[in-house]
Amino acid sequence: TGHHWGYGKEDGPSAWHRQYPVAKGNRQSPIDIIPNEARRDSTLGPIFLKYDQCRSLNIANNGHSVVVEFDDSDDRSVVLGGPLDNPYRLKQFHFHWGGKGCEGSEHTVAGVGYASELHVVHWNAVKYKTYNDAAAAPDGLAVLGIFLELGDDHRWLHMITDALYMVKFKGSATDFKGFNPKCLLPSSLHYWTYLGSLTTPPLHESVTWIVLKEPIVVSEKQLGMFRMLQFNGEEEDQRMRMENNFRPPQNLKERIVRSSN
Ligand SMILES: CCc1cc2c(cc1OS(N)(=O)=O)CC[C@@H]1[C@@H]2CC[C@]2(C)[C@@H](O)CC[C@@H]12
Ligand SMILES: [Zn+2]
Repeated sequence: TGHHWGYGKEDGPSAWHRQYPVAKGNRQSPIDIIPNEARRDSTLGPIFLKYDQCRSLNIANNGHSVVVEFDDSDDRSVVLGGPLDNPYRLKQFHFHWGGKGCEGSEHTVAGVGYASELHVVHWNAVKYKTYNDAAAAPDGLAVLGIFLELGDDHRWLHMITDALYMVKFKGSATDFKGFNPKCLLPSSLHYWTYLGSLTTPPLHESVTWIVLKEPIVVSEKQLGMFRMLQFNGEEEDQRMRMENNFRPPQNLKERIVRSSN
């Protein structure tokens, strides 16, 4: 059904605007964050992540990334505070990464990228009935962006990388219970925040981005496991390794980035 988007030469980020004109909009993501130009805002309080009652459901390969989904049928796990006017419900998390030894994050900091970026996705269930409605609304989503830099093994990431062989191909999914994303957070919750968008089509301008300043550390071996995933389905002839699934920084336009204290 229609031409599908991807991260290749013909169907990648530079071509998305043809089918999704909002790609050239006024609040697109990701962006290059310039710390010296971010506005320290004393009205910006800390964020709180209430994940203790979270219930992970499954891990899946959607042909663009690997996603862990949560039970979002009540307010059991939410993010609140910071730039947010009300609690936003935890929905899923997924990653973006590069090729071996290359950058792979979506946001960059003063022009420098990280090896990977984790997106922890929440939606405004106070104002919107469904996730899909929220995902199309200007204040519908709150996404926590966490940078991954290369170093020693991450002590908990193996819980995810051990499951990746089960979701090698697009369209595959498997049970993934009892995982709490709290174990993927850095020690500091200091952040930058700005109004942006989904970083993949349909590129809806519906995301309040909260990008943590402190990266987490994972090993090249662990990150390399993500590259065993494939963009293609099991039945497709063309085998395409899942890597470089990131959109480059977009124009800041009339936006400012605020910094927590
Ligand atoms: C924020 C995480 C997220 C949500 C969605 C996408 C991509 C996303 O990752 S990202 N990197 O944060 O932008 C692309 C598909 C989108 C989905 C939000 C809900 C939809 C818009 C559906 O209604 C139809 C297509 C869906
Ligand atoms: Zn993402």
